[in-house]
Amino acid sequence: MKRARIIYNPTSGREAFKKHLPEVLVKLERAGYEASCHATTSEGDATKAARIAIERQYDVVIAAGGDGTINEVINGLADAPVRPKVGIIPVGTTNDFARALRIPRNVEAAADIIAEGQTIPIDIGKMNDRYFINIAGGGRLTELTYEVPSKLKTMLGQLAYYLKGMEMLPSIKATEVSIEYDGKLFEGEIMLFLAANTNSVGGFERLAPDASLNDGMFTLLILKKTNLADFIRIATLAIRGEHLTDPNIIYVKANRIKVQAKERMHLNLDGEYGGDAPAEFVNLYRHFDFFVPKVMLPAQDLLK
Ligand SMILES: Nc1ncnc2c1ncn2[C@@H]1O[C@H](COP(=O)(O)OP(=O)(O)OP(=O)(O)O)[C@@H](O)[C@H]1O
Repeated sequence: MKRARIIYNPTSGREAFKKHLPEVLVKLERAGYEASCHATTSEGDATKAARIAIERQYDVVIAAGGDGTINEVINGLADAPVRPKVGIIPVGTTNDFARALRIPRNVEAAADIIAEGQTIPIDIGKMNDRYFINIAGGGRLTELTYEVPSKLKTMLGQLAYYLKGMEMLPSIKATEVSIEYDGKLFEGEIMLFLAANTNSVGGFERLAPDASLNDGMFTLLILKKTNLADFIRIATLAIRGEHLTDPNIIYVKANRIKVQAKERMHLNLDGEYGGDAPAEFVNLYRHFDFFVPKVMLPAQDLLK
């Protein structure tokens, strides 16, 4: 019998998951799984629970929570030579990764997708020795994501980022960096760089519009140093996805990116502080099989 392990964050979002747990277990049983669960107790616990799931050779691991929980679960699974299939039940405040996979925010509908059993292979990113699912980046502006208090995010959603961004704007400084990407080199001052694995970046779905989930490539976006007026103009264009051809922007695909900074540069992994530069980013081609809804399947699979 196949075995599934649910790792859920009981504090995620509005603590919505627990009351749906019995129905999720029933759906998994009906789909032929022997299912069990682990409620995370603190930061880092989902990673430990995922490592244990590897030791115990579960066929499927389900992360129920927000992007933070999925990131932790992936960090516990990614080193293993044989990895379980991964399911997602998005119940967090931010669910960018689930949005990229078109997994609905309804617990039962998300569980149905796992029960239906279709998966697709998906790339993940590795920065030094840590893994990320959505995006990594650096530059003063990317610190926005962890400077916005999570209560404010719950209340205001994307608006919270705009407000914090406006507050930070006058103090945003450029950083002098050298960025090597697939053998090419950029040297100079930048406002930020992003290595995106999906197109779902903090609700800005047009920031890296053609990011593919499984081509083995990051979408690398570098915004060079600009003055405030240009910055505001480009940010406004970015909301509509019209920033890609701006001369202040480098927008390319890359599998391997090396970043060095002349001064301290914080790095951001999936919206959390993830250490300082220097760093090397590697895209791990089709590292996991994720359960996805039928709309995500390639056309030839739909015809079978
Ligand atoms: N029992 C727990 N108590 C407090 N924090 C926990 C617990 N279990 C996990 N966490 C932490 O909560 C973090 C955020 O979780 P997650 O992303 O799933 O939810 P979220 O609702 O999107 O987050 P938030 O509202 O905090 O932005 C996780 O990265 C994890 O470190």
